[in-house]
Amino acid sequence: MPAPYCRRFIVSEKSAMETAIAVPSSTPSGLLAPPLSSGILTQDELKKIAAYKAVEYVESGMVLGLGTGSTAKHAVDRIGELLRQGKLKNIIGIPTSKKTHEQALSLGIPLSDLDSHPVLDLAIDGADEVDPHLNLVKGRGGSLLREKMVEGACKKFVVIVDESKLVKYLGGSGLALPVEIVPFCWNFTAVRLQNLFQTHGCVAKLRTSGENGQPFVTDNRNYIVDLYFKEDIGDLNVASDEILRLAGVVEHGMFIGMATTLIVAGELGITIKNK
Ligand SMILES: O=C(CO)[C@H](O)[C@H](O)COP(=O)(O)O
Repeated sequence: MPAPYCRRFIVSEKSAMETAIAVPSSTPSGLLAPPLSSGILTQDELKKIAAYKAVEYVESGMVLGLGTGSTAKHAVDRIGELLRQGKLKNIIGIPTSKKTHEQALSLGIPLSDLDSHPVLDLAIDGADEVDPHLNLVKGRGGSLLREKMVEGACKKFVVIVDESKLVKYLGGSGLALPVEIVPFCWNFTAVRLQNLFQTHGCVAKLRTSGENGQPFVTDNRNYIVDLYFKEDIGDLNVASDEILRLAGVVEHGMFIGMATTLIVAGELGITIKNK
């Protein structure tokens, strides 16, 4: 491999399910991975690499969905930086949470909302789990409702993760599938959610925050019930319909068939999957 590539990240691009072909990266927005000799990259460094790669999809004049979480934060920072440098112009951002709204404001990114911009060009966001079909679990950061509204309105939805987020099936990490519910009689709704998936060993837990165990409250003033499964829940569309049919449920964190591109940063480089 020629010397200059030794310090560059390797980018492999493939349509979903196809075999990767490793090729040296062109200049990905000037982002160079830390020297390979420096040893193992941290998870946050991998998140940043995926995020910077995704920002290469952004063009001047776009209306952009701005994701939430520690990975998306790097993408929003990078968009702000490119705007400041004049390398991007006339961007309009639609934030997916109050936190991202604050971050984007502090970076001087012009903002709007879905009422004014019901169709977005592109959204960039992280995920908690990604299955081989690019279905996602999102919402462990609590922003799943706004994320689903914004990302469902995008022509292109680029998901950015480090390789730890890849799973064989949704729920496969053993971590939560979040469901946003109304606070009214939350325990009633939590029990009904758990009963729906009893045969999959489901346990439903109200998400709390802080030391006093108060319910976590979303940007929409709702609660979140986290579902933990012992087994694969099978057909995601069936599971989705069953969850959404329960009165009291606002939205769930399965993003089925929404992602158009997945960018994964791992120790061996970047992998890009297109749908
Ligand atoms: O869905 C989300 C927030 O609701 C996040 O995108 C998801 O939790 C990933 O977060 P991170 O990038 O911090 O790992």
